[in-house]
Amino acid sequence: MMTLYDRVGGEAAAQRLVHGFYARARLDPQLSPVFAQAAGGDPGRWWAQHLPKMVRFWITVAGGPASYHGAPVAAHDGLGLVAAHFDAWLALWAQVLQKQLPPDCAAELYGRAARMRTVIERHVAGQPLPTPEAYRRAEAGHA
Ligand code: HEM
Repeated sequence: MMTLYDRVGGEAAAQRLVHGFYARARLDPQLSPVFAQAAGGDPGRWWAQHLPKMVRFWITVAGGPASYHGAPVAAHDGLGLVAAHFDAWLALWAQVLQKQLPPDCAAELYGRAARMRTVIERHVAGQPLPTPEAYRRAEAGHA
């Protein structure tokens, strides 16, 4: 049985997706200040670490070689994220997915990000983790 990673086109496709997404996210009016703050005084160096990490994250999530080991939820603490940031993030993600991938793969990767959004958003707001129903609603929501 092929993994989602195989179906999207493996490592090269993951690189294209992540780089395409962050090229836009870095310029987005809502998201760019958050990245600028996180990147601090040396954005070149920060992005040179962040992009490969995000490629490893999405490869792992899609069922490819498990090369990401981190704390993806807690990483969003202290960034001042509110609903509008997550809306902007997911809207860009949907755009890039639709441009680069067949609809079934795009929908699956959108659903994974939408579920993560629910978890991260509740975590940064100090709310309890979502119920299984909330996951399903988030996943069914879009794409
Ligand atoms: C909605 C779904 C989202 C997903 C799936 C996601 C995923 C991730 C992952 C996997 C990491 C790496 C964590 C680590 O260091 O190991 C990360 C870090 C980060 N994310 Fe997100 N994220 C989301 C939303 C957002 C939003 C809305 C923003 C706003 C700009 C954002 C900004 C950041 C920043 C700045 C970091 C780096 C934090 C640091 O290292 O200091 N993320 N994200």
